[in-house]
Amino acid sequence: MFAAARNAFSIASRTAVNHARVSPSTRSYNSGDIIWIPAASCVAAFQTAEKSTLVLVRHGESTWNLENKFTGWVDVPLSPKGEKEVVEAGQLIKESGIVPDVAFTSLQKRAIMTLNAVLAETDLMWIPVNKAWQLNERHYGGLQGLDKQETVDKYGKDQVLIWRRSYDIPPPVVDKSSPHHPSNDPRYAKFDFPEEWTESLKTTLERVTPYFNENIAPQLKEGKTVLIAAHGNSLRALVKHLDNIGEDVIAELNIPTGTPLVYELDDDLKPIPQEGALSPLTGRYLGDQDAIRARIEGVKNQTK
Ligand SMILES: O=C(O)[C@@H](CO)OP(=O)(O)O
Repeated sequence: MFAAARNAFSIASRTAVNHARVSPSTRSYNSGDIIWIPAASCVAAFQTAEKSTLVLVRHGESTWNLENKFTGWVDVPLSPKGEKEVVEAGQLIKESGIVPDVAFTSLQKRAIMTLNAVLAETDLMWIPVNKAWQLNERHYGGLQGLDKQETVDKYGKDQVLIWRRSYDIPPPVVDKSSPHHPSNDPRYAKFDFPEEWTESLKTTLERVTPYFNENIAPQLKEGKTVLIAAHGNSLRALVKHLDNIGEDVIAELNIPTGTPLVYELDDDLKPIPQEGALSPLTGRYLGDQDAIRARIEGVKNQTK
């Protein structure tokens, strides 16, 4: 697609340059068998096709973020504060002038509520929305429903940090006798999950990335602006992939609730570093940067 756009640009711009020599630059007109296109239009078309925009939004604060419980695939709603955060996220996207063409979210209501609020604020409730379990939060296995601080008190800070932020060490599993196993939830009836289920960031990445490559990347390559409303750990997996972040570095990365993160991607879907990006990310957060840093610290400090 980009190659086709580039060819079109090159033909159109050569045509425009040829005509510019003989034509007033202020008007378009038919000249024999070709239509003269002002050079500025060609440049604009070229720039649009050369890159695409991807907006990531972690859901706003959920009721279990507020209660400080391991959540994973438990389908809790936004808290009142979270509902406010996601309205603000929508306003920030609107003010930025970014207009998503298509949206993606998980099968979990905290992300769906976030997406709905953003689409309402941007007056884009009509755009196509795709929901996929592959964008769900990381399944927290046997930790789901436990209080994070009580878990620290019982197992120690280091062990809980390993469960929360190590790349490839998963929390304890749940089996099919547990209400937390996806086979006991009708929304996953079409899918097969192993008898024993839990996820590390690594295994989360192994379902987020193929979904991204198969369903989202083609739309970005067409030059579409894509909005994804998802979760702390499914988005950590996605930015690890996009920014090629190392396993040790990703352990330190926390994604703030309800804060748009904007990537500009080149035609190979490599991020174009944005001014004001917070390392190791190359995308930029929209909004008050001090407030965003405070939100990031808040996520980190859920287990002190
Ligand atoms: O509980 C969870 O599902 C996640 C996100 O809220 O928590 P953590 O940041 O500890 O991975």
